This record gives sequence, structure tokens and C-alpha cells, in this order.
Amino acid sequence: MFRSVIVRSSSSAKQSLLRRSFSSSSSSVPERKVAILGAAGGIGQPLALLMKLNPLVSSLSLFDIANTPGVAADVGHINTRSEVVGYMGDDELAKALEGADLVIIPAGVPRKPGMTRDDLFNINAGIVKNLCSAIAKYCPHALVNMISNPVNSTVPIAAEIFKKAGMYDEKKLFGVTTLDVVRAKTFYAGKANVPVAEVNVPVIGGHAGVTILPLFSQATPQANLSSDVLTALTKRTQDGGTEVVEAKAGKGSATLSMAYAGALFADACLKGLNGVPDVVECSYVQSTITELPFFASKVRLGKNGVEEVLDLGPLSDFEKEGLEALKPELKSSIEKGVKFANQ
Ligand SMILES: NC(=O)c1ccc[n+]([C@@H]2O[C@H](COP(=O)([O-])OP(=O)(O)OC[C@H]3O[C@@H](n4cnc5c(N)ncnc54)[C@H](O)[C@@H]3O)[C@@H](O)[C@H]2O)c1
Ligand SMILES: O=C(O)C[C@H](O)C(=O)O
Repeated sequence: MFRSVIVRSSSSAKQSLLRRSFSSSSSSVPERKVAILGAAGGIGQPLALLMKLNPLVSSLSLFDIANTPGVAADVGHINTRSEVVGYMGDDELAKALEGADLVIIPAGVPRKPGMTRDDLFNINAGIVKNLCSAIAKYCPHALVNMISNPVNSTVPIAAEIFKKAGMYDEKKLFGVTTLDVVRAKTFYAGKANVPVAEVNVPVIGGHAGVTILPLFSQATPQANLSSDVLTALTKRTQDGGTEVVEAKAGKGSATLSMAYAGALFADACLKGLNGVPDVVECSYVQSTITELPFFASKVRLGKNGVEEVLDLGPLSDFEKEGLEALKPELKSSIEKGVKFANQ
């Protein structure tokens, strides 16, 4: 049965407002197809909305195992540039992916209170493996933004699947850690009493507990915060996901803030693809800046994806300790992903 929903929409003057809020795009932006895998989920739906508002997207492909026709029909009525197509079930995965420039993956189960992200491994590793096998086949040149947890392991899984398929390009695979940066900025602005829109804080390492290491010593605008406050800010950033999981009390994890963060990172990737200079975001990528093969740090984005993995810059003693402390956990999460993909 053909289940896709196709809704075309025309541009309007209101797009200029959205254009200003999302991108500094010009009148001649290239065609870009973005596919969201897991598009009917808690993250997928608001992410689909935000990508529909992004004028850099010309084609929005919404894939899930269920419920995408409704999401596509709904989002597709928004009068912005992109054509929206919903695809449902494995039979339609190929069509969802063909021609994609960017694939965003929020498919998989979220945490409940008391769980770690690694507790999601058994279910999500298999989902990611299958989706990445399809990406290798149907859109091997696309950038991949991995949201599904545990990101510390799902990104290495994706890399191994791509290597087996003979199309791995380390410049095109990203673990999305933008939510850690979003949280660090919000929490820092509150304590430093500075306008949140002006704040920048790099977050390095990985995306789980102590592997999340915000570098508040490099935060701008600078503020003279005590070491107790910096310790508390670091802990709150590391526990930000758990804070939301507990507040949602069994109804899932961060979805709205994640959709916002995912949309920001996807927008940065699209700008890079389009040749906008000096697009720098933190992301968990293949890396040589530490001894670990995958590591989150600032990354310069360009026409081929990762243009440069930037080094860490000066760390405070507290951050140096945090960096050493995160390495064993991150190493074992990477190894777990590599082993799973090769078994
Ligand atoms: N990277 C981050 O910062 C971050 C932040 C928040 C959540 N997450 C993770 O994102 C994932 C999704 O979270 P959510 O709250 O949206 O969960 P959700 O359960 O609300 O949605 C997940 C969606 O994935 C779909 N899905 C399952 N298997 C699929 C498959 N094989 N192909 C396509 N779609 C499939 C489900 O049908 C569902 O619609 C979780 O693993 C969560 O831990 C990551
Ligand atoms: O905490 C989670 O399980 C979801 C996500 O990784 C987050 O940081 O919010």
C-alpha cells in the first residue's frame, strides 16, 4: 500500500522573518534534501517543524515505522519553501533516503527515570545499525547527524557499518551534542548574569554523564565565578538530561530542547555544505585531538562536512581533571559500539 503523503507548499513574505531567525541565507540557496529518521517521535515531530521553517531546506523527508503520514500532512501545510514527504515502514526507507544531503537520526527509545543512556544500547544499537546500512546503500554521500542514544556508542556503530559498506567518510558523521552546549549556555547565563544570547561555552568529550565536559574557563562573556559555582554548573550540565528525564517522570526524555538543538546543528551543517565560512559547532566526531578515536570538540563545518577538528584550547586544572576522568568511560562506550557492529 502506498502510504506516503506529499504536500507541496509555496513561499511567502513571512519566510523572510524565519530566514532571519534561522540562517543568513541569500536569495539563491541550493536545493537540499533533509531526511529525519524517527520523525514521528517526541524529538522527530518538533524537529520536523523546525526543519520545515528552515529556508535552506528544499525537500523534507519524514521517515518512521509509524504515523508519518499524519506528521507530514500537518507539517506540510506550513507555507515555507520545502516540499514535505512522509514515508512509513522499511519498504519506504529507500525512497526516504534517496538524494538526501543530510540525514538526522532521532530514532530509538528514550530513557526512563533510573536508567543510564547505556541502558538504551540493546534496543537502539540495532535500530541505528539497520538505518545506517540503508544510508550506506541509498545516500552514501549524505552528512549524518546522530541523535539516538547512547551517542557515545551509536556514532562508532555508524562508522563501523559505513566502513563495512566501503563508503565511510569520517568528515560526514556527527554525534549531536548541541543540547549539552545549549544547556551549558543557559545555566552559565543564569549564574553569570549575562544575556544568554551572547553566551558561548564549548562542551567537549562525549554525551553521557561525566563524559560531558563543559569548558566554562573558555566561556564568553567572561565572568568571575567561584570554583564552587563552576563545579555546580559543570554537574548540572552533565546531569541536564537526567533532570528532564526525572521531571517527565516516565514519559520520556528531552524532546523540545533537543529538537531546538538538533535544528541548530542541522542548520550549521547545511550552511557548511552551502559554503558559508566560519561555521563552528561542537560535535562528537572521529578525532585525533586526544587518544580516543571519537571525541566531541569544536568542529569547523564546510562543503564536505568536517573541515577541521579544532583543538581544545587552554583548560583549567578542574577541566584537565575532568578530561582524564571521562576517558575510561568514553573509551569503553566506543569499544562497545565497535564490537556490536562487528559481531
Ligand atoms: N543526542 C541527544 O542530545 C539526545 C537528546 C534527547 C534524546 N536523545 C535520544 O533520541 C532518541 C529518541 O528520543 P525520543 O524522545 O524522540 O523518543 P520517542 O520514543 O518519542 O521517538 C522515537 C521514534 O523513533 C521511532 N523508531 C523506532 N524504531 C525506528 C526505526 N527502526 N526506524 C525509524 N524510526 C524508528 C519510533 O517509532 C518513534 O517515533 C532516544 O534514543 C533518546 O535517548 C538524544
Ligand atoms: O538524557 C537523555 O536520556 C536524553 C538526552 O541524551 C539528553 O541529554 O537530554
